[in-house]
Amino acid sequence: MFVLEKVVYKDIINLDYLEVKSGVVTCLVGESGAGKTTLLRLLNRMKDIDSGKILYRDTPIEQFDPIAYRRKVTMLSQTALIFPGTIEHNLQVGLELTGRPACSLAELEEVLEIVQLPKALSEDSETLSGGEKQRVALARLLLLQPEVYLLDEPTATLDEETELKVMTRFLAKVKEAGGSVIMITHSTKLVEQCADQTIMLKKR
Ligand SMILES: Nc1ncnc2c1ncn2[C@@H]1O[C@H](COP(=O)(O)OP(=O)(O)OP(=O)(O)O)[C@@H](O)[C@H]1O
Repeated sequence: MFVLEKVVYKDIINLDYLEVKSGVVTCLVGESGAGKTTLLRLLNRMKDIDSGKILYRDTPIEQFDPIAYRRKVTMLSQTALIFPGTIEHNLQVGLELTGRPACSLAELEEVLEIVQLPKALSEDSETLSGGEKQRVALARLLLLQPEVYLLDEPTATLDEETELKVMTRFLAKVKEAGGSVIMITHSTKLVEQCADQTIMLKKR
């Protein structure tokens, strides 16, 4: 799916060759400061490489229209972006901003159930805890159905047991729909249970 050849970005990333497979869960691991977030940003074209090549499905990523590309290859950052208003609004807003039709209440309830957030759609999002906000952001992303989910420590604020439950359901749903996931995590258990492929980045 992604092929990276001789990719250099500042003195942070220097990869000779890397291939990331389609339709699977790839965990990106490595010590703090190793460049994991930077690599996701390069894959998402939030930053451009200094030299080398990044191919997505055999096409150099700079050849895609950036907005269309980010709809296919979507990144969820470490801090959940929450808009003022209800959970329902926060779930629908992604679809609205990308010009897509709204989902039914039943579909919204289904995604909340997948991320294990037993809250009413009418509840105010701003009163949610950090971990609950992260789950709202994950549920919103699920509704957008990108081809590739780039997740930067999506459940880092959850306790280990909840993290495993949420991610097992979430990843199963993504795979069922044919999506691919590249996920940064510091949880060894999550890697053991969910990774089909693991990439270890080392500090330079
Ligand atoms: N735009 C930038 N310019 C210069 N240095 C940067 C830039 N962005 C990140 N860095 C540096 O690059 C290194 C890698 O940062 P990055 O956030 O990618 O690491 P990480 O592996 O995701 O770390 P963590 O696990 O702590 O989130 C860090 O030393 C950081 O300070």
